[in-house]
Amino acid sequence: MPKSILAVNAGSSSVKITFYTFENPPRTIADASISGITAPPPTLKYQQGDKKHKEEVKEKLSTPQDAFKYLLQRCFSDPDLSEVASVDDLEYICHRVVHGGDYRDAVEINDETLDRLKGLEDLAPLHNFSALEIVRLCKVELPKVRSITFFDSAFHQTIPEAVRTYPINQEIAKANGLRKYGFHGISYSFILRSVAQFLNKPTEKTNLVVLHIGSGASICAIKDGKSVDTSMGLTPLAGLPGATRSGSIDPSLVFHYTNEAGKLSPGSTSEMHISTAEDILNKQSGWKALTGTTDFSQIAVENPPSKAHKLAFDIFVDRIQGYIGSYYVKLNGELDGVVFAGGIGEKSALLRRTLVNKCQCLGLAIDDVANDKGPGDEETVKDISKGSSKGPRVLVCQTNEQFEMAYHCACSRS
Ligand SMILES: Nc1ncnc2c1ncn2[C@@H]1O[C@H](COP(=O)(O)OP(=O)(O)O)[C@@H](O)[C@H]1O
Ligand SMILES: CC(=O)OP(=O)(O)O
Ligand SMILES: [Mg+2]
Repeated sequence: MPKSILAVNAGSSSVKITFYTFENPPRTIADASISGITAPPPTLKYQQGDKKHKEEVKEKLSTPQDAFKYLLQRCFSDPDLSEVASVDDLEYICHRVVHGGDYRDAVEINDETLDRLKGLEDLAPLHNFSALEIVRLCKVELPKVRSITFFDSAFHQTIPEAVRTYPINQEIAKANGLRKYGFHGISYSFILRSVAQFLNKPTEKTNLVVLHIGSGASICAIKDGKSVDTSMGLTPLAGLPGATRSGSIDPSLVFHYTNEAGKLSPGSTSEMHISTAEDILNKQSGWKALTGTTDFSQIAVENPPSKAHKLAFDIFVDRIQGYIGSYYVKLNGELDGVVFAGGIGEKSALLRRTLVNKCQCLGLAIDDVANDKGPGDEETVKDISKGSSKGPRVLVCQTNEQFEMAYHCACSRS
């Protein structure tokens, strides 16, 4: 039987895995995810062809590694999933790693690369730790399968020096790798290719402002197919707020918040040294701090249940509007489209309408019917611009980080 590719997308609260055929382009065999690891009980979603299934998981899965092991076992033991019945059916495992430091491309895991990636853990302990734990687990438990790591930051290596440099002592900045890296790049790469194809333009002539807004949210300015700016920075904390993240704040706020801020957080472990300030701004802020929920679908509603919900919505709109204005100017007004993606961007018609209406001065206009309907299951890109609009297109793209990794793996290795 032909071998397959397994793509793994491990986040702090969810793990998504997808099996693909090892061909160009890859075809999806099955898709499974566990969400709610940090807010138990975890939920399993499973899809194979038309067969869809959702259930609460009874077992205790307290880490992304536990969730990954559980998912793998579930898939291998499914009698209907004969294409991937055991580890022998796998050729490659593709792992999404958020922080790739100076890496420009994906890398195959061996002792040397794993050691280099270990060095990056300190730069992004909250984001890289879980993914690398899964990489290490695969190396031990599935030693015959080759692991490739794909980095969120790689897409942004084209950001110009003046944009990526923080105005601090440059010797210290260089010695410690302190610069803007940017994230969600695997998703931006998928969106750029899909949207360019949809617009019938070569990627290298495509200019876009793309919003990847899910529980982590960022925005990217793409000029001639290259990232020229993005809202996240040294870590995924900078820029837009998210489910539990503050986004950009005055850095001095940290010193006034609590005098414990500089100490190690209670959540810190021997492998993962995080300060109380990092913990608070990454895990105890954003929608959760404002409203008590991390679920934006409870916030983006016509009649919000509280003033706090309305405020959270307005803050998000305000911050995104600021970036759209800034990136429109950076792209000299020459953009083909504004693209909404990520869980919120793909599903919240209210957020899209509110934002586009606030950006009318840039020529953006929305078709309310198309916007309310959103993209169909099989529709990767949908145009929701008003038919008469002469301005940049307003588009929704159903992004797919797992596919992007499998696609590049199959293109370069088959
Ligand atoms: N209909 C909706 N309206 C607004 N937000 C939604 C809707 N459906 C899902 N979301 C939000 O999308 C977010 C998850 O996005 P996703 O990109 O899948 O997450 P992650 O960042 O974990 O990969 C959650 O905050 C969820 O509440
Ligand atoms: C980089 C990042 O914030 O990722 P996620 O949105 O998956 O949390
Ligand atoms: Mg995500």
